[in-house]
Amino acid sequence: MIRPSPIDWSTWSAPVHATLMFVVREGRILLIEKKRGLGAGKINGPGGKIDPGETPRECAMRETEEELLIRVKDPVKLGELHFAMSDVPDILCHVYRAGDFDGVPTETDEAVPLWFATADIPYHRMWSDDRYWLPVMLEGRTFLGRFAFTGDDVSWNQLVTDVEWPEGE
Ligand SMILES: Nc1[nH]c(=O)nc2c1ncn2[C@H]1C[C@H](O)[C@@H](COP(=O)(O)OP(=O)(O)OP(=O)(O)O)O1
Repeated sequence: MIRPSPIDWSTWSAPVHATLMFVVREGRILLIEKKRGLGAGKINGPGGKIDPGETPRECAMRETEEELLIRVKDPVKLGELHFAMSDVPDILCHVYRAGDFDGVPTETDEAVPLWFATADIPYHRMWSDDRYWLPVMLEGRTFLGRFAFTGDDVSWNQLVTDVEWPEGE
């Protein structure tokens, strides 16, 4: 049975806009253990909130540089995640993927860099929505994920794949 959505997504909008960046190279993915902010202690991609006047792509690159001291090359937007939260403000998150970077991933005040084989992603230490869309991201396909959370748990989800994002987004 398909459960009805607790959210009217046709009118949904988020007060927080954020980004995630995933570097995937030679069968490995570069993740972080996040040291502070929302999701501290969890494993995720680098990323954070979009600053005023900044594009999502600029934000994803800036946050990756701030958190890991690397400069990613030619990031491509693959996904959008719409998070209806129960205990913090809702979030719209743009997801980017890159295949290369300049610099050496380095621990900062915000993050510890961690490489994983793409066959060995530590979902049990990540946000509970990641297992739904990250495999699609790893395939290099585009997606739109909608998730309603109750606390830390996904209470409703929908994933649409092969979405066409506007050129250059
Ligand atoms: N359900 C979820 N699944 C996921 O994979 N990432 C999520 C998520 N909910 C939030 N995030 C990520 C997206 C974004 O990178 C980050 C937003 O968290 P914050 O608002 O705490 O931002 P940060 O503190 O990292 O950044 P700044 O405040 O901008 O420095 O958390």
